[in-house]
Amino acid sequence: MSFAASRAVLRHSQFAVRRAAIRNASTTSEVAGSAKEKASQAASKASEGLSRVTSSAGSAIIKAGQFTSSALGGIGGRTGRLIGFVQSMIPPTIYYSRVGLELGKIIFEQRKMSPPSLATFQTYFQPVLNALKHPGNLFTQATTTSSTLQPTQILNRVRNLSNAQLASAAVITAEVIGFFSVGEMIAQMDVFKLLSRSAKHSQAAPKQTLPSSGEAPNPQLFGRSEALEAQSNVQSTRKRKRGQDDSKQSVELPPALDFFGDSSRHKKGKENVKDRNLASGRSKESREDASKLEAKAVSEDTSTDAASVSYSEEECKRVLRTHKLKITVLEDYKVLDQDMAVEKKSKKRRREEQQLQKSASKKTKIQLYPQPLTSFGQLRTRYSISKRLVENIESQGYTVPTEVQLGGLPLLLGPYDAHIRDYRNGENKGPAKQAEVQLGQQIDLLTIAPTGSGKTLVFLIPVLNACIHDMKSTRQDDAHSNGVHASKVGPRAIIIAPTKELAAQIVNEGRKLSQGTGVKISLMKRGMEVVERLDEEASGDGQLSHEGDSEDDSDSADSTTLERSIRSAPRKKGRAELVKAAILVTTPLALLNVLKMPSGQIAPLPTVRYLILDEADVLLDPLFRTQTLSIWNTCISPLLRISLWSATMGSNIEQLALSTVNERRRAPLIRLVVGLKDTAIPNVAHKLIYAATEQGKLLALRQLLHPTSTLSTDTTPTLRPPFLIFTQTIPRAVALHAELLYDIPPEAGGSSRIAVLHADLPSTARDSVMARFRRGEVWVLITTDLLARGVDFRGLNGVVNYDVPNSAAAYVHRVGRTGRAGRQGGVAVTLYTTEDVPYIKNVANVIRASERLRGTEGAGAEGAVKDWLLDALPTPSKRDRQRLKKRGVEARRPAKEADGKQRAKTRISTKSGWERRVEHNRKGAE
Ligand SMILES: Nc1ncnc2c1ncn2[C@@H]1O[C@H](COP(=O)(O)OP(=O)(O)OP(=O)(O)O)[C@@H](O)[C@H]1O
Repeated sequence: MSFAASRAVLRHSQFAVRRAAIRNASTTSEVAGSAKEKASQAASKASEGLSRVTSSAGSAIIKAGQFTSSALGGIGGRTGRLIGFVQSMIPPTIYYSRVGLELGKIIFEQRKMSPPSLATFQTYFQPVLNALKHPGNLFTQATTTSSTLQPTQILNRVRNLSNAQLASAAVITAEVIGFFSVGEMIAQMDVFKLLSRSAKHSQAAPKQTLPSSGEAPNPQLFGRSEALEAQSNVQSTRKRKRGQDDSKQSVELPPALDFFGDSSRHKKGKENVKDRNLASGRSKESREDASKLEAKAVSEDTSTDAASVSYSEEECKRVLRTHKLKITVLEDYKVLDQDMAVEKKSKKRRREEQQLQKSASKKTKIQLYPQPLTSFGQLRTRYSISKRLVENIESQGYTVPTEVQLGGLPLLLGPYDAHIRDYRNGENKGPAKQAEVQLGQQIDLLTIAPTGSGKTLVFLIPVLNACIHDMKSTRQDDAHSNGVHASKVGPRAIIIAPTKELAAQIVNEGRKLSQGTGVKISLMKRGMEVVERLDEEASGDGQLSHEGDSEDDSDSADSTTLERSIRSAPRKKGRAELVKAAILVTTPLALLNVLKMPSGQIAPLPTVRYLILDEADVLLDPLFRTQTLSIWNTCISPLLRISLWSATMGSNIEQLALSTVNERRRAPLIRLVVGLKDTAIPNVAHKLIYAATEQGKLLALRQLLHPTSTLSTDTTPTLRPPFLIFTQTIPRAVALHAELLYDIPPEAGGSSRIAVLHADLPSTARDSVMARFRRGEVWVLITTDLLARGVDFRGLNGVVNYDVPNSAAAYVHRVGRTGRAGRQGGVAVTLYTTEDVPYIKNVANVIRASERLRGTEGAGAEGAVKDWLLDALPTPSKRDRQRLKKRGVEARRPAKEADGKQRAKTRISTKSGWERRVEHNRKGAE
């Protein structure tokens, strides 16, 4: 009796659990992979088999049990009791195995519990089915024939239940409730996710992630396609310890680079760190222990790294080429004594010599093959970087160095052994000329690397490390001298960026890396004092700037003398406190404003040893050129090292940098190029859309905002928020913002989801919009080229060029706001009208080059620029390009500068703001 009832209730509960499972299905996003499928098949087969056994054999077993029971009923004593016990255990055994099986099915078949077969269903529910078919019978039965269905009879039967029967009913009820609870718990726990952790993700149900957001499994852009090719080389090339015989060791690339090899050792190290973190995170009070453990893990990790290994020239070359790195010494450089001799020569003579050098440098190309940095652990073991700094790098989640980090950090952190090959007139003359070059910290560097490739880290790490060392040695000096901290006399490093937003971002990154090191990094703000000035100087004498020049020109003498004279100088009352930061990040104008003395001269910066120009091509462009060069010249320390960084660099800017460096003639200028120069990153999908008119552009943008309204057969990914919209001018950004304000439905946040950011906004408003966009509160941000460079929004899914960019470089930078650190899936849409046709070929060429890198080139299904389009577009002349760069598309210039006809074209909308508001309010009222 109890067994039959259990089964019936169990069948009911199957439906209930299944419903619960469906309800909770949304909580389980991950599905099991092939391993789980196999397990599921096995489980369902076993289940089917056992189901059959239990359902068909169940009744037989019971009958047999009853028969055996009556047959054996007469047996008494111990044997009889044993038989009785076994007999009583049969139904619960069948019942519990059934429960276990159903649970197994829930787990392994992802809650797809099979409903009972029709036959089984009929067995249990036939009376109910009959009653439903013929409800009249039920009534007749109840009132006339069947006495058992009469309420009084049912009540009597319940009253007459024995204690044992009541107990067994209670047990069954409890079991059923328990079974429900287990089902619910499984649904809530997301057991499948736990079980499928080690399994591959199912191909059938790909995980939906927003493009360009989330984790970047590998921040590198290049090298993966060549990995297979390199694999064959791995067999033949070898990793070599210094002084070791080449022929004895087979090559084993470090795990970070070894995309195709066994990286279990490295992974294990990382997992150790993670596990320890997890363990340590369990108790709050053990946080301190956790950091100690982590530090230990990092040091363990670095100690097991291939950090002490040096690679042969061939291996260095292979790694650098695989990652598309090219390092060139831009000219032959001279030692300091010769420099000084040059300086004494007349200006004319010097110019002639420079001309000669320029033509000679064209013919001479010296290629460098430094030891690549294949893991961040090598920073410590190979370059003795501050331990805390390395820990901070790792705690930011950086594990694999990007290409620019792989090549740039060794150049800046040396000294190291570089393999140099001398190519004269492009010919390889004989065997490689190997030389031990003590570079590192002794070079000036010009780096051209793709957007989002992590250049910030490359210039911050060496500078931070130098400041940490400086600080340590100054502390030791102070202990013996007058106790004045070096950073109090002026900054050690200055980083210049073209916009306040980028400068603030660099400070933010720097602060994360410098945590716990004691090095201060500050953003230049109005009212700050950067250098201590003497009273006479403040009154306009400008003595100090000449003092530096008149000093003996030996390397360290003048800067230290200057520092000493500044320290002892009387400080004028009422002046702002000196900036205490060792690293100062600024825009050119902000710094110059502070440095300008009443006489109009610029105060010198004798303490600055590192000058970093981020987005150097724009800083040396006519707009900022004078300001940037003034700051460069005011850094008078002979120890000054300069580095220039950008994703794009015209040859004229490169030449300007070279000649400015040459004037100082202290160190060789080395150029590091990653990938193809001036090309957009390959992991962004481009769309070039002809919209004919301004109205057409607005329509097209609205279709992008509401992609469901389009019946597109386009295979490229659709644009999804958050994204940036670029316009040519501030008034157009403001107008477009007003136009789109009501385009996002109120249910989705309405006008609060869309914002505008431009240079005319007050500083606090700019900061607030940036913060809201970074937090994800703003989905669509309309802006000008203010945000085109350097700014890093990790989860940005797309970029819309509402107005075409004014140069190919501007396109590269704008679209580079998405797809950062190797993330895939960003979309870049460019809308163009008939006015843009004369200039659009520049953009089309960049798209074509980027697609070539990506492998979706040409008239094929996915290429954004078809061959016929490229052929049809006119090539803009040099003059046109220059005019475009300077003024943008004429038709879109502010209305006051344009004539009456153009005026209509400059407007984004044909309706006034007032009309739009009325329309919106009316819609709201409906
Ligand atoms: N090794 C790394 N691993 C993972 N992410 C990294 C790594 N290095 C840098 N990043 C991340 O990559 C992103 C882009 O870095 P960064 O802003 O320095 O790029 P960039 O080369 O300066 O770009 P742009 O040319 O646009 O200024 C940042 O979010 C940074 O945190």
